[in-house]
Amino acid sequence: MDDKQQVPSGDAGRSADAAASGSAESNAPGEQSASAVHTDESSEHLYSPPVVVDEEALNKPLIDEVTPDVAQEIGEFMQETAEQNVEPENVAPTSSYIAFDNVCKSFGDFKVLQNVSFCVNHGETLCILGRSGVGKSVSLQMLMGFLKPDSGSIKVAGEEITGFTETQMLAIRRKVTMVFQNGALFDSVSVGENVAFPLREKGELADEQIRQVVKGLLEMVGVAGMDDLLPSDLSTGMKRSVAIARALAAQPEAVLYDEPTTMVDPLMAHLLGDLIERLKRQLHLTSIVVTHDMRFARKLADRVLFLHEGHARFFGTMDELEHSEDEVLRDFLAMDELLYPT
Ligand SMILES: Nc1ncnc2c1ncn2[C@@H]1O[C@H](COP(=O)(O)OP(=O)(O)OP(=O)(O)O)[C@@H](O)[C@H]1O
Repeated sequence: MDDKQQVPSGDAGRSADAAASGSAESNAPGEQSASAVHTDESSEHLYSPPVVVDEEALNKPLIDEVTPDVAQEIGEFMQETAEQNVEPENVAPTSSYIAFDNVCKSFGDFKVLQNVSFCVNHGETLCILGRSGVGKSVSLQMLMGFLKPDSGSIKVAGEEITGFTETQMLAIRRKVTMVFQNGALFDSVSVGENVAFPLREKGELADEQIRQVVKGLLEMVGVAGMDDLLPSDLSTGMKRSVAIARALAAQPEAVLYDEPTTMVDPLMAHLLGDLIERLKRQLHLTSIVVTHDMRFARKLADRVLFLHEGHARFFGTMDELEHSEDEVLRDFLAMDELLYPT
């Protein structure tokens, strides 16, 4: 097994940070082609369809999407978020923002995760892949402190959270927010009030400022003018966009996305992918994206974690994944190609 491509699940002596430095050839965040539009057409890739990257669209400031009446307020708000988040190039390469180190989790006799290690650097996007039931969502829930590991260490926002109390976790959840599959919106209040919730909780802005920030956020994520609707009036994709707006209202350092493209049409999936990438680039957000969608992962991932039968079968770049000789990975990629031919 190529040590650089795969983090052996039983590799108890190897820390996630060491795993990070072991993958030093990974794409550094933001280290992508400067060309306006490029396609990755490397003929060596086993199952790699061309990934169209429209650099111009991805670098277009999100603030360009908002109407002039709210541009100043939301502009300052977004600027604050960007400045609070450390730019990836100013962080030591081995300093991870999120890390699992030999994490184990069982439910009864069922070992969901066994000695799983991985890490996510500041400003990086990690995509977690794997078949159904391998512990992808459980991993996110442990990062948020909703579930505790049986053993091992978990670092979030640079802090060891394993022994954290609920009160300590609340402080972590102000920095790291999660976008749930169903949006997890409050059903009984309007879309606008859902997005306003973190702003009201913080208590730093006046009502008119909150109104403007909410309007601006909804315009940026592509659901302009839906402030007064109820969540039940929205499609699944729209709910996810609103959930992203609500996450941004908390001015996070990191966002964890659980299956953002499940049950949305390809166009919506494309828009959500662009949005996640633009947020990463423009707000220096650290991100984890749990997905079944290989195209989505190809578009977003700086690094990939592949979970299989309780183990971290692979941790490395998408390029390394696609060149892997591991039969399990090759089967997964072949199955994806069969189900979603390019
Ligand atoms: N709170 C819980 N109590 C008991 N079992 C649980 C709990 N949460 C998750 N599980 C089990 O852990 C396993 C992993 O669940 P998880 O939701 O992480 O899967 P997943 O990889 O996200 O899969 P999917 O892609 O289908 O959502 C599943 O068998 C699930 O039933």
